[in-house]
Amino acid sequence: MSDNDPSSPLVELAGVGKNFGNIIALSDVSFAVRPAEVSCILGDNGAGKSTLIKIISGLHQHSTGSYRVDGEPVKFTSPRDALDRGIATVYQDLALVPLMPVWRNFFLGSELTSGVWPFRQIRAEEMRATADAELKAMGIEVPDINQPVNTLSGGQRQVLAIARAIHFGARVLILDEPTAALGVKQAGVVLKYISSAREAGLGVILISHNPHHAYLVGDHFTVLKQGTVDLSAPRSELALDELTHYMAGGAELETLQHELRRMDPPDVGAVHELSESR
Ligand SMILES: Nc1ncnc2c1ncn2[C@@H]1O[C@H](COP(=O)(O)OP(=O)(O)OP(=O)(O)O)[C@@H](O)[C@H]1O
Repeated sequence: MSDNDPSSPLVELAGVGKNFGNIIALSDVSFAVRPAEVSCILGDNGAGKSTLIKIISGLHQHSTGSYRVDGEPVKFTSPRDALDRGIATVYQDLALVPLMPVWRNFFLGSELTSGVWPFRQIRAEEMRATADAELKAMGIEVPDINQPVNTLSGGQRQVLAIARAIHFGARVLILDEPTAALGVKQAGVVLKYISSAREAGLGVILISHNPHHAYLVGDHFTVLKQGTVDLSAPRSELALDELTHYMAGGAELETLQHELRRMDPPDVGAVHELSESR
C-alpha cells in the first residue's frame, strides 16, 4: 500500500538480517530515508555498509526482516528492479568511460536514438544540449561538453555521475564513499551537490568512513558495527564529537588508553647503561 504523506520513508528497512552461509553480515538492522533527507551510514571496514546498500540497490536479497519502498514490501532480484523504483546507486568507480566526451558519459547506456536498426542513429546534438543544460542547471561548470571525462577533476566526475542519476529519474540516491578519494576542496564540491540533491527533494543515502564529511550534510546518522546498528540518531540529537567518538570506537579507545597508562614506562636507564658499556 502506498502512502501519500510526503514525510513517510521512500526506503525503509526493519530488522533486516543478511547471512552469507555461516557469516552473519547484518543482523537486526533498521534504517530509513525520507524525501529531502540525507541519511548517512557510517562504520569501519567490515561493518556491513556495502551489504546494506547492496540490499537496498537490488544486488543482494535480505535474509530476514522487511524492506519497503513507498510503504510496499519489496524483494528485488536485480539492480534494474531498484532503478525502476527510482533507487540509483553511484558507486566509487562511477561507471564512466574516461576517454569518452562528457555528454556521451552523461547518456551512457541510455542514448537517445532515432530510426530502427540497422539505420538507427544517435541524436548527438540533442544529447549534447541536454547534458550541457542539465549540468548548468546543477551549477556545474564544464568548460567544454565535448571534452573527455578524464580531463575533469575527481569532484567534477562525482558530480557528473550524480547529475546523470538525477536526470534519469532517481528519487533515492545511494552514494558510496563519494568523497573518499578527494582532497578537501573537491570533497566540498561534492558535498555541495549532495545538499542540492536534498533541496530538490531526493532522499540521499550517504555511505562514509568520514564523520566530518557526513556531519556537514547529514540529517540522520546510522553507525554500523559488526553488522548491527551501534547508533541511530538524528542530527538534532548528535554532536560532531559524539559521532567522531563512535566512529573511532570510542569506548574501546578509552580502555586501550587506560591500559597503556598502567604499563611501566620503558626502562630508559637500562638502555643508557647498555650503550655506555660498549
Ligand atoms: N559475498 C560475501 N560472502 C561472504 N561474506 C561476505 C560477503 N560480502 C560481505 N561479507 C562479509 O560481511 C561482512 C560485512 O562486509 P561489508 O563489505 O558489508 O562491510 P563494509 O562495512 O562495507 O566494509 P568496507 O568499508 O571494508 O567496504 C564482512 O565480514 C564481510 O567479510
